[in-house]
Amino acid sequence: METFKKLKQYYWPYKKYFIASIFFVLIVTGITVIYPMVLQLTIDEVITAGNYNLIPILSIGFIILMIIKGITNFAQQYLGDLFGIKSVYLLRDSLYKKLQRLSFTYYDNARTGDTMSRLTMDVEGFKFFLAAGLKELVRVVFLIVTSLFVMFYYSIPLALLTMAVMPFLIVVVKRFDQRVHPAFRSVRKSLGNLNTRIQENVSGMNTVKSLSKEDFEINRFTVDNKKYREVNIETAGIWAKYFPLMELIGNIAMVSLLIFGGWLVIEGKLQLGELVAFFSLVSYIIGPLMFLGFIVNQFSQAKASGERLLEILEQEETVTDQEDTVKVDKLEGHVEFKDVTLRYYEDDDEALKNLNFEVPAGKIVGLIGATGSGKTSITQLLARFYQPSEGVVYLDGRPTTDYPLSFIRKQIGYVFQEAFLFSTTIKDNIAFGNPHATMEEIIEAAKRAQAHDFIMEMPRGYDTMLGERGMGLSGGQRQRISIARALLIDPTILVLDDATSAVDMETEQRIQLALKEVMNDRTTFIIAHRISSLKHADEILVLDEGKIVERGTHDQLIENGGPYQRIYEIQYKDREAIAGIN
Ligand SMILES: Nc1ncnc2c1ncn2[C@@H]1O[C@H](COP(=O)(O)OP(=O)(O)OP(=O)(O)O)[C@@H](O)[C@H]1O
Repeated sequence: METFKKLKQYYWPYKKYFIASIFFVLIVTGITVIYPMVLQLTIDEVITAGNYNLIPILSIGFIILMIIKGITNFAQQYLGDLFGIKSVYLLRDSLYKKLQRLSFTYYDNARTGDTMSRLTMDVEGFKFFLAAGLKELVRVVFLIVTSLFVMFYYSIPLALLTMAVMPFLIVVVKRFDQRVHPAFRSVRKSLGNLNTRIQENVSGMNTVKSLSKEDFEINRFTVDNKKYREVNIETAGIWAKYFPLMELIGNIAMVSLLIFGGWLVIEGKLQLGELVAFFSLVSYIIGPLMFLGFIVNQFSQAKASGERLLEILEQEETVTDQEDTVKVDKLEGHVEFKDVTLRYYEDDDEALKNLNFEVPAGKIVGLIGATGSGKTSITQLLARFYQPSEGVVYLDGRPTTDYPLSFIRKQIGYVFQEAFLFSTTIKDNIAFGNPHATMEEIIEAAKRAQAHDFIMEMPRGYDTMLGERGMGLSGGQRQRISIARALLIDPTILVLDDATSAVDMETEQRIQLALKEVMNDRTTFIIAHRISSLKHADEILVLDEGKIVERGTHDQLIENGGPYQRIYEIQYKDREAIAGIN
């Protein structure tokens, strides 16, 4: 119940639909119980007593009851569905919004396929219970209670005999729930794994094929697929065992009633019509009691799904706006790191160790160092993708936490090495951060990023549709679209994280020349492995294992006798060697 209580805020706003549908359910159920009573009257008061003149009235009564039942059935069904559909809309919407707010730390561990299956299958599972299960539960309970009332009215001994069977049925239903709930959790989890496997395989198809790992992937998938099959078979087994058992108990109850009830009629203690009505009522109870298993099953599935949805909804949002953020129109671009240490996880090694540096507004900083030395980590702290474990990052003299998150993220333009493009037009991809940009502005940004020419060569130019991973474009072309996208938000701080690694030297030089003008009044961080990409920087920070080991301009560093000079010499020697070959 805890799960449903926690999720109440998503379905309770629509309680009016639920309450209305329950109202109609009660009417339908009431009519259902009246049927056997009319039957009893027909047999005992009309047929046996020979009052045939009552037949037309009874028939009309029956027809009116059926019409009312038909209309109320429609109403309860439709309103129940509305309740489920509207609640689940809100739930799905909230889940998606939550996903947008969760920090990078969550996504570092989240698996796409699993998240997808939570947002689709689990949400649907929950909906099914809200739309049908919950209402059915009320119907069944009401039906059983009212039927029992009528049964006691007809014959107390027979009603007591019927009730004697109930504890057996309840025990079976309870045991069923205990077994089927974990089984459904496993089914959901296993489906999540399967989806993750498929999604990773499709996304990483290049790697799979280039390493000829198709068979390996097939085997891995087969293992997960088998697991999914097994958990489904196990669940089906629980179902298959349960229903015949329920039916057996129900049939034993019916036969006992027939023997005992028949004897009561023979003894003249019960009328024939009452026995017939009693039998109809018992079948109304036994059916729903067995159906209770189905509802319990739905309930279990919904509970399992609800738990998985809550795992997302209750995730802590580690990076949020503090209460009193300052309102500024635009940043100037002054950056300062003061005693900044970063650990991605509490007991993890330090990715950045006690960093101190300052960048005046409008200056260009180059970051260079071995892979894993902390270059990206520095830039990710600027826009609060992660929080420093110790120390403070200042923007224009204020801690980054003083500003609203959305503000600083609009002020900082990132171009990542892995440029992600959405499956829409090139134009929309460039305008992603600034959907109000005019076509002229989009073209201008593309020109600066050296992307305009190749875009114009495409059959539909800026309206060319891209595939999920920018299909049809080379790595360098994707990077240039991504640069145009960053330029279009007119950021105060620009971060180029290995942003030109996939373009050739000549294009890079052209991009740099164009960017020079763009970078004029912006603070720019350039992360690069090629010295040629950052030698124009006002200051270059050389990183090693999370520490700044050297800093200065290119001219100072090439004579410093440190790691920068070594990198320079390696890259320079390469060029000489190549020149020698020529
Ligand atoms: N999301 C993360 N979760 C945990 N550890 C991380 C994460 N991102 C980076 N790290 C670790 O932090 C350290 C610094 O990584 P970072 O990506 O900043 O290096 P980098 O210098 O940019 O490397 P590269 O040149 O390969 O991009 C590395 O040891 C890396 O394993």
